[in-house]
Amino acid sequence: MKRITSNFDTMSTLQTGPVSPTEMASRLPVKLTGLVAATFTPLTSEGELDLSVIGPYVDYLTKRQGVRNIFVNGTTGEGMSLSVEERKRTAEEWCLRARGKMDNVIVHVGCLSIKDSKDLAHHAETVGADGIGVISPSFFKPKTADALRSYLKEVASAAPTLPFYYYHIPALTGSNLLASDVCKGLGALIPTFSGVKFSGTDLMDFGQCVRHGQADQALLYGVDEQLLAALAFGANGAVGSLYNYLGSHFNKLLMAFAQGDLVGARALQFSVQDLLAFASKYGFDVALNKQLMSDLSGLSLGPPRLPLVPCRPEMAAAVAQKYHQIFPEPGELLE
Ligand SMILES: CC(=O)N[C@H](C=O)[C@@H](O)[C@H](O)[C@H](O)CO
Ligand SMILES: CC(=O)C(=O)O
Repeated sequence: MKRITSNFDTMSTLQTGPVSPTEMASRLPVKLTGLVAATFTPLTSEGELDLSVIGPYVDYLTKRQGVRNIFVNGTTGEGMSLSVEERKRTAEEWCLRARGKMDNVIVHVGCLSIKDSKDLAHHAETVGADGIGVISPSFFKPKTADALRSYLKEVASAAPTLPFYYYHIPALTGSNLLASDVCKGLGALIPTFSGVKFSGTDLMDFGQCVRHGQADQALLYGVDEQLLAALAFGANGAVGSLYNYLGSHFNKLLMAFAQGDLVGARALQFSVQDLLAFASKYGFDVALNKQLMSDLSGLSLGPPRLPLVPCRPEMAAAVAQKYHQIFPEPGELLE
């Protein structure tokens, strides 16, 4: 398999020619760029944590997918369905197993109780995470951007040394606040504010986050099937579930975009869309996605947890078959 060294950093070099990642780092101190896989949480068939899968999972992502960043205990990881204690144990194991292998482990610490979130944020700091992400509370929803900013500030203050990412996922939190409003002035309020993980389809709102964000902030897009559009708007990274098994192909998409090959980038993005359009007919959700990842990677990730219900195995098998049909060859790996 061909190895490439470029990543999102090359995108800013379209006019200036190749620049090494180290040089880029000194110019644009964005800590988190490139692909970030939102990991599934491995469970036993009885529904308990199966931490033994985490080491092999890290190796699968780095060696087979060329993915060197992870976002754990988020939507894909069913973080909101795990107990605080379970979230601590998984976060700790991911940090331990990723050490020396991954560039960034971002731990999602959003909860309904701010005390739990602060507890998890502090814990993430003590176990050596590289950053924390937080969603808006979804039961009592903050009514104003100000209220949400106050909440985020207090959670971030529990991990004063860790980069803080606001995780915008309106379809699941039910929040109707624009991410660009929430992020306005967040840097002044939260010294560790490092960027936004934008899992929404409102590209104008995303564009406004880019337009009014600081140069050193990560603009991470989270709707994998339309990443190319966000790249055009200035995304410098991507967090999503599809990078678990399509990382190497998305690396190719990033390369194509960086080289100005929009036709090539579009072909890859449309292939991903074809797979998702097929999977949608089976009701693609985290449960099906998790089974699909088990099938494609050979890792035993186990069932989802209630209220999610396991998908019928033949559904995931049909999607896996379609995956192999659309992507018969592996994509590109980063060094
Ligand atoms: C709702 C959800 O899970 N969103 C993920 C990230 O935020 C995405 O990575 C999607 O899983 C992916 O784009 C497929 O729709
Ligand atoms: C997909 C994503 O970003 C998450 O699992 O939180």
